[in-house]
Amino acid sequence: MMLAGAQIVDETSVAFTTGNPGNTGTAGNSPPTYPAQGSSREAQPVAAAPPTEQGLHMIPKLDPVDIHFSNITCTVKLGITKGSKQILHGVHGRLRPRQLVAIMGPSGAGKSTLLDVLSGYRITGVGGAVFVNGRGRIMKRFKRMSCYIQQDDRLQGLLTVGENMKLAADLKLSTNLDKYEKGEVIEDILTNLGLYEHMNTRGAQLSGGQRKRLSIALELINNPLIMFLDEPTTGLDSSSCSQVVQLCQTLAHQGRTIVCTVHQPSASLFALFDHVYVLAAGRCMYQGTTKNLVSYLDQGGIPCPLYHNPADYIIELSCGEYGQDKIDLMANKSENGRALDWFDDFETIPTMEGLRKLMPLSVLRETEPTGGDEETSQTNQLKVLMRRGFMKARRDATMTHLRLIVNVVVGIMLGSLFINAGNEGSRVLENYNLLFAILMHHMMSPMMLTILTFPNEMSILSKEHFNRWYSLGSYYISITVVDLPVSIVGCAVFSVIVYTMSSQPLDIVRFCMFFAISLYTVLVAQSFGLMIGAVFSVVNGTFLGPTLSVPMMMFAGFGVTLRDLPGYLRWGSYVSYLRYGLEGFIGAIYGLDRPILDCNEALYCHYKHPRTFLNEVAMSPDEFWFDVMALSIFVVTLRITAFFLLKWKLDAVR
Ligand SMILES: Nc1ncnc2c1ncn2[C@@H]1O[C@H](COP(=O)(O)OP(=O)(O)OP(=O)(O)O)[C@@H](O)[C@H]1O
Repeated sequence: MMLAGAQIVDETSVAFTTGNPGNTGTAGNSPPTYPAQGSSREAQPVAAAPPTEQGLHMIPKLDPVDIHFSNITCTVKLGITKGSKQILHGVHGRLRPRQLVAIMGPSGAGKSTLLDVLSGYRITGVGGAVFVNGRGRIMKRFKRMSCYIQQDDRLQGLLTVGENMKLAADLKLSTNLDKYEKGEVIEDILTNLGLYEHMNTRGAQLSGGQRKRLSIALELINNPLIMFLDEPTTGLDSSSCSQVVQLCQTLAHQGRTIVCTVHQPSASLFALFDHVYVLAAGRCMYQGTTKNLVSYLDQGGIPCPLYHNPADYIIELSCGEYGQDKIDLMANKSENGRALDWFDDFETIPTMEGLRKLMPLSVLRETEPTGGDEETSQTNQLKVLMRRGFMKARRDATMTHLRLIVNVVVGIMLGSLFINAGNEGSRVLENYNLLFAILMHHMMSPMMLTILTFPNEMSILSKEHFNRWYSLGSYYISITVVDLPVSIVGCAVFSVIVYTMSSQPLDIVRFCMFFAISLYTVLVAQSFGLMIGAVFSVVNGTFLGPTLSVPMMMFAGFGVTLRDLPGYLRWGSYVSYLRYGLEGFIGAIYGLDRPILDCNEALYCHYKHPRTFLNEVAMSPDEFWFDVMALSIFVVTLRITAFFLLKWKLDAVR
């Protein structure tokens, strides 16, 4: 029987071969490592790993790491008048290699915050130090060996599992690997994570557990040594929970350090973790092996009642259900995470000095990362991101299909409402209204679509960018390029419909001018939407977008002519891009020495001579190129500003 995934080689270029894993190249920055026959790697303990009970062929290339964190504090500012709040109170801890570590604690204890700090995601308001193998953490090196999987699965819902994996492999694996070698890596991961059969299922259609496993699969592609997972079991049924945790256990026992936050695990789930780190109100209550927890509680004089899940009991203690004194007792007993007495063989745990001796600097030199922050070049990132963007655009019901439909429908509606208004001298004011309505359409729909959809993209961008899939520059150029064809087609379709139905002058030059102004307006509005979407949430953006557009309309010269604007408000007409749009439209329709208009529908046509109308609205028909230049400056300035806002926002959330 052929598996579903095997049929999508052409569609996604994922190659599935039964070739020898040993063929996998090792060139490039960090290709996955397959153990050669008889290699010392085979001696490493590999636990039984559901769902396949084998574990990945891909084991970490680097030696396991020992992480030590000391006196970690984290303070957040609550606002100008509310002061600040300390979330973590100088906690210490040790994350031993090949261990699956659970960070547990009641809601609000600071678990996610600690994970954010340990993964390097949170940097603002953080104090203390993190050591890797006995030396201070160097963030660039640490990010190369770690990944962070946040709680909300940030996946490309429009792409299938296979496509998601293929694109991630193209971004995260060396370009020296060919598609067969990358295919082997993908096949190995998906098979072991029980996702191979769902190769052709779109991300949005996966179940919660499958989405979680896909999130892990995507990060496993470049074979990280340390994985941080925020609440990987939240929202899953007990079977999916234990599948995910068993998978994490297998990955840990292959030589990785895996740290997860968990809420309140069942006894069986709890037993799957090697180590547990319990937090309460930002202080450490216990740190040690899972099985030593009961004796720790016994020694502390707070024994776990018989038939009680120790995980539940320590959470109850940490919540303060048995009194604040118990919390203080545990924090003192664990020395806020400094004590290692409840680790297995704690006497043999190497000191910082011992770790440095085990891993001398000369050894580190050999593994020194070279090149940029990402695995592949900017050109490759751009190429892959554009491919991904076009795949998504083809399937995107909102950003592509709905947008095109709206252009057709609104075009027909406006065309019918202002039918034949373009040539008629008695309907010049109507035609002027039509031109303004067209501007409104070109302003509102791209701006609102961007404001509504970008925040979701932003969360995926934040995850992928933090995990070094690509640079912000490559991402930004790719979204700009990918959207251009849709904007051009939508605008062209709309322009043809409305231009012909309203009987504007049938002159190719005038039409091109009309189309150019339309497209520029769309691009400016979209960039404006991007600026808002990059910084604000959907709710705030939906309020701010139209609100900030009102002054643009007022200063466009439509209601109050540019001549009648009070001197102290004249600046407004220079910063309103709609003014240049309206002036450009006027230039296209009534400029170029347009002859006298027809006067078939009335006895008297006040605006029979276009000059009369132009004088009245105080607009020059000869400013077309100036308007184009002004709109170009708007596009470039807003795009650049949106880029820096995006960059700022990505850093600010950390
Ligand atoms: N940026 C912030 N501003 C204000 N308070 C914050 C901020 N981030 C976290 N907190 C507060 O810090 C505390 C710890 O938050 P954190 O998300 O780390 O808890 P948690 O243990 O992961 O909780 P849960 O299990 O419910 O997710 C909470 O009281 C939370 O409200």
